[in-house]
Amino acid sequence: MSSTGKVAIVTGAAQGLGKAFCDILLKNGAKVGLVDFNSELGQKTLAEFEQKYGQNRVMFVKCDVSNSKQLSAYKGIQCIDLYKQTFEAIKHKLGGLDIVINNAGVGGEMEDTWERTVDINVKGTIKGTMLGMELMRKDKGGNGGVIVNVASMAGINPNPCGPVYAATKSAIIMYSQSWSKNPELAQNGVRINVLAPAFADTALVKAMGDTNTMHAPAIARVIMQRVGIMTPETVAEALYELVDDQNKTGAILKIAQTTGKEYHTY
Ligand SMILES: NC(=O)C1=CN([C@@H]2O[C@H](COP(=O)(O)OP(=O)(O)OC[C@H]3O[C@@H](n4cnc5c(N)ncnc54)[C@H](O)[C@@H]3O)[C@@H](O)[C@H]2O)C=CC1
Ligand SMILES: CCCCCC(=O)/C=C/[C@H]1[C@H](O)CC(=O)[C@@H]1CCCCCCC(=O)O
Repeated sequence: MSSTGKVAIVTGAAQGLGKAFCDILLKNGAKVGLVDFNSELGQKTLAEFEQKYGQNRVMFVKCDVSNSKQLSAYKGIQCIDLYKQTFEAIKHKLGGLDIVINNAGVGGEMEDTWERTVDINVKGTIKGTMLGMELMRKDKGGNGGVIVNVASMAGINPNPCGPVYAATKSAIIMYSQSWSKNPELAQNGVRINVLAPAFADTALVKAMGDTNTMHAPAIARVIMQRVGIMTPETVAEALYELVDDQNKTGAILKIAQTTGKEYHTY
């Protein structure tokens, strides 16, 4: 089915899986708001998509999903919610909101990096889900829609290389599953699903040898040899299945190079 005329927001859209998710949504006719804290890369990716799909179907907003409340000097010092403003601005400019992909995520396990991992992966995804529900629920003036939260296979299988990373991805899975069991959400036309990929060829995986990112990278390399490495495009096809299939809510879709796609059940 096509997503012609639908409006999507993708966080962490400047590169890697997020960029591939934007591409498949644009290819299927959606308008896409790219969100990323890397402004330079975000603008570059925006230019690529404008060239490929035209100027009116895509926009970029710089936003750090882990830091929604920021001080603004506008009209005196006050706290503004930049994350909320970002979603609202995209909905306003692109003319609606139907699809939210909470994809922004990082690795980082050490004393000086683990809290950032929790802030971005957990708080960023929870807040993105809340904003998606707020702007898409029919009882709040929306038209319904779908949220896909990007976890990882490392949120299902114990992860000796990254206990913090694994915990954040498990949290994403259970947060999303919990909402999917609340009838209020379905009654208001919102579906919520989880994508749990194994390794894909992106900057995140290239940074895995960095000792600040994970423990025992040698173990990860062994696991990687066993499960293989996917292209971002392969992962994007799985993502699109969760977006497109109107019957899918509460689904957890695992995908790995060697084993392919499999729906996970508890
Ligand atoms: N690459 C892989 O093997 C796998 C990745 N994942 C997950 O997929 C998601 C995307 O990962 P990759 O594309 O591999 O990573 P990546 O590092 O290639 O891209 C992540 C993007 O998110 C952006 N970002 C990071 N923190 C942000 C923040 N606080 N606010 C806004 N933007 C932010 C970065 O600037 C970057 O553009 C992550 O949630 C990751 O945990 C899950 C399983 C496998
Ligand atoms: C098969 C698991 C694929 C995980 C892909 C992924 O999300 C990689 C992320 C790494 C991040 O940079 C920090 C980490 O700790 C992650 C590596 C996880 C590898 C162990 C997976 C456990 C298993 O499935 O047996």
